[in-house]
Amino acid sequence: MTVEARQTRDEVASKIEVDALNFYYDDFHALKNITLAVPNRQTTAFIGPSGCGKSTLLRCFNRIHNLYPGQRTEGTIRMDGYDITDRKVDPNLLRSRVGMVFQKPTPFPMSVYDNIAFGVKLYERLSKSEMDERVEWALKRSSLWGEVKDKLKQNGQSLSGGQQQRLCIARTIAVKPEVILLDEPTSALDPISTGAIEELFTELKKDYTLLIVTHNMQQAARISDLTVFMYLGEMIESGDTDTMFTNPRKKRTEDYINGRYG
Ligand SMILES: Nc1ncnc2c1ncn2[C@@H]1O[C@H](COP(=O)(O)OP(=O)(O)OP(=O)(O)O)[C@@H](O)[C@H]1O
Repeated sequence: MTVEARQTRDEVASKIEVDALNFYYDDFHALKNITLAVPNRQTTAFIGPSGCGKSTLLRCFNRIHNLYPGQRTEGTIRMDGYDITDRKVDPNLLRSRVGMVFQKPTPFPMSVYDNIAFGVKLYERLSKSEMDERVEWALKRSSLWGEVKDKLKQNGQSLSGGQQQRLCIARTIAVKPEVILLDEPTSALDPISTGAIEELFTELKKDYTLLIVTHNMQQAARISDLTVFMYLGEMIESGDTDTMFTNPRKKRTEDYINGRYG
C-alpha cells in the first residue's frame, strides 16, 4: 500500500466498532472479548483456523444469530455510533443495511428478475419501471447484466455457479445496504469466477464496507485493506493487510500465514 493510500486509510472513519464482544452458543463461549474497528468503505478480511469463530463474528453484524434460541452476545457493536445489539434496533431494518452473501450460491427458485425484486419488495414500494431500473442497476453493479439481460425470466438456479453467486451479490446490493458480509463467498467457485468476483469486490468497496471471511490467504492479501486474525474465539491481532502478511506482530499469526497450521 502506498503512503498516500495509507494516509487516506487513516483518515477513513470506522463504520463499525466492536467493544468487548462475547458470544455464546448456550454454554459454549465462542467469541472472547473481541474489540475491533472496521473502517468505512474498505475491505476487512477475517482469517484463522477452522472453528476459530470467524463466521460467528460475521453473523453478529446483522444479528442472524437472533433467529436461533440459545445464541447470544455480550458487549457492544456500534455502527455509525449506534449500538446494533440494542433490543430496540429492528433486526429486519438492520439486515437491509447489512447484507450477507454465503459460501454456497443460494438463488431463490424463481426468475433472475424476481430473485432481485423479491428482497427490494420487502423494504420499498416501487413502480414497475422503477423496479426494472433497480434490477438492471443491481445486475450491472454485480457485473452480471451483460450475461443475463436476455435471460431475466429464466430461473436463477439455471445459471452457472459463478453467475449464481453474482446474482446473490446483486440481490444483496439491490436493497442498497451500507455493509456487505461475505462468508467464504468464492470457496465453491472455479478460479475464473473467483477472479471475476474478486474484481467486483474491488469495485464495490468504493461504495460499501465489505467484511469477508476467507480460508484463502492469497485472496485475503489480494483484496483486503485490513486483516483480522482469530484463534480459538479470540482476536489475536488485526492490522493493515500488507503489514500483517509481511511483518505480523504475533508468532501465532506468522505461523498461520505461513501455513504451519490451520
Ligand atoms: N450452532 C452452533 N452451536 C454450537 N456451537 C457452534 C455452532 N456454530 C458454531 N459453533 C462452534 O463455535 C465455534 C466457532 O465456529 P465458527 O463457525 O464461527 O468458526 P469458523 O472460524 O467460521 O470456522 P470455519 O472456518 O470452519 O467455517 C466452533 O467451535 C464451532 O464448533
